[in-house]
Amino acid sequence: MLLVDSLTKTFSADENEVCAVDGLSFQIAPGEVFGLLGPNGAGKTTTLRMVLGLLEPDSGYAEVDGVRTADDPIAVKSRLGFVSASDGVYPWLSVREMLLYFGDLYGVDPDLAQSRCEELAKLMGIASFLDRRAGTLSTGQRQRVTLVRGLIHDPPVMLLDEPTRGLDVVGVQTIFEYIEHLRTVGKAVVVCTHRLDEAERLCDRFGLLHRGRLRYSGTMEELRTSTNREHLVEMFVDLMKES
Ligand SMILES: Nc1ncnc2c1ncn2[C@@H]1O[C@H](COP(=O)(O)OP(=O)(O)OP(=O)(O)O)[C@@H](O)[C@H]1O
Repeated sequence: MLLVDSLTKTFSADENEVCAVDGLSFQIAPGEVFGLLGPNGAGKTTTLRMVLGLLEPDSGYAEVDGVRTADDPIAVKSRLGFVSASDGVYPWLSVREMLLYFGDLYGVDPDLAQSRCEELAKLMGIASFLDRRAGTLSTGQRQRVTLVRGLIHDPPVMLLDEPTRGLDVVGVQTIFEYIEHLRTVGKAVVVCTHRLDEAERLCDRFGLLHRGRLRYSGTMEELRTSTNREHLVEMFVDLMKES
């Protein structure tokens, strides 16, 4: 489970202060897919960076599977899987070598990493190129490899940052199936995306961020009731008109 409680972060830039995340709280249960959504500059990346322990909050905390990021950032990293549109691969390693290398970084027993690698490779359709150099893969193949890499240490919580950016319809479908798999195996999942149509289909619950504050949260039905709007796009347009 992921718990975010009163997270706050202010940046100073050019003598101005920007409150990027302002008292943000939410929680995500195992098997639940939560869409953390917001226009450019809303505070999504800053939130993910604080959850991951890459950025220290001014106040508040994130707790991943019972461990607070500030108390034990290493233990938290081993409980988190992170998949981002800008993920790269190590071009000179084979896919298998890279996956096992990441397993090792996360402290996974080598035999267990090997069996997870085989199992996830079958699931995500990368078994036929496990022994190819990662640098020779197509964009779609690389995407599948990074999805498997995010799961090699079997983390209970997954963070997906713009997972469908730059992908064709087949790539997008792969992400949908991946998220369905994550839900089935009981991961708590955060998805940040600008594709509001996709978010509506993918997520069980939503948090709508604007200027660092959580303006609405809940299921699609709950959001419709609170905003009087049918779709996320319209809710967003209303929010942005307030600026
Ligand atoms: N290191 C930094 N120094 C100063 N300001 C920052 C820094 N990082 C983020 N910000 C500011 O904090 C605010 C939130 O940024 P953040 O990157 O979290 O938004 P976002 O929701 O991820 O946006 P996008 O959808 O455009 O990626 C923005 O105003 C941004 O300019």
